[in-house]
Amino acid sequence: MTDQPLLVADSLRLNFGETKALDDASLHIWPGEIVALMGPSGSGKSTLLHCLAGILQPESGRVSYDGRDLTAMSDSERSALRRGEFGFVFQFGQLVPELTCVENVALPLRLSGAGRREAHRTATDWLERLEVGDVGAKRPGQVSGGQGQRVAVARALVSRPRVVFADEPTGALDSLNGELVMKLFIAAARDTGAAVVLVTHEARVAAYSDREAVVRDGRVREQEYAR
Ligand SMILES: Nc1ncnc2c1ncn2[C@@H]1O[C@H](COP(=O)(O)OP(=O)(O)OP(=O)(O)O)[C@@H](O)[C@H]1O
Repeated sequence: MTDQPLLVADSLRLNFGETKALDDASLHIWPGEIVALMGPSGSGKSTLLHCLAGILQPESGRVSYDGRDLTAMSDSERSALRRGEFGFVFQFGQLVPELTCVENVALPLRLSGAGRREAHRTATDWLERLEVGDVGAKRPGQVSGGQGQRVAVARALVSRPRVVFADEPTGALDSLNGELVMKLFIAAARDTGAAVVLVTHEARVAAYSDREAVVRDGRVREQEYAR
C-alpha cells in the first residue's frame, strides 16, 4: 500500500426528500484494497457507493480520487474518469442483450479506441480467465446467471480499472455460484491491482474483503480489518 488513499469520501450528506440517505459519511479506500460495505437495508450503502463512483453528487462533502476532487468536476469530466479508471459490476442487467458475451467484454476497449481484432482477443482471454471461455459467442439471454455475472466481471476488469465498484454482485445467484463468482472476481482484481468497493448483505461475500465498513443511518460506523 502507498501512503495516499486512492479514493476518499469526506463528510458526505445526501437527502432524498425527507430521507437522509447519507449523513456525514466518510471513508478512505487504499490502492488495491478490497472493502466490503455492510449494514442494514436502507442504511445508505448503495448511495455511498454511487457517490464514490461519481454517479451521484452529494449535497455537501467531498469525494476525491487520486487527489482530484470528483465533486468539483463537470459531468463530462466525471464520465470520462468513470470510463477510464473505474469498472462496475451490478446485480442485474448490466450486459447489452443484443451483443454476444465476447462483444460485451470487448465494448469498453472498443469505446476507448482499440481495434476490433485486438479487443476481441483481449476479451476472449478475460472470458477464459473467468472460466467462461465457452460462452463468448452467446448472447447474455442464452447463458446462466452465474455465467452472466462472470462475463460482467470480465467486462468490468478488461480495461484494467484502478477501482471496481460492485453492488450486490452475487445477490441474484445461489450460494455455490456466488462463491465461484466472488473467488474469480477477487483473484482477478488482486492480479490487476484494482481496488474493489463491494456492497453486500452476506458475510460470506464480505469474507473476501480486506476490510469491512459498516454503514448505519447514512454514516460509516465501524470498520474492521478482516483476518
Ligand atoms: N432514488 C431514490 N429516491 C428516493 N429515496 C432513495 C433513493 N435511493 C435511495 N433512497 C433511500 O435512501 C436510503 C438509503 O438507500 P440505499 O439504497 O443507499 O441503502 P442500502 O443500504 O444500499 O439499502 P439495501 O441494502 O436495501 O440495498 C433508503 O432509505 C432509500 O429508501
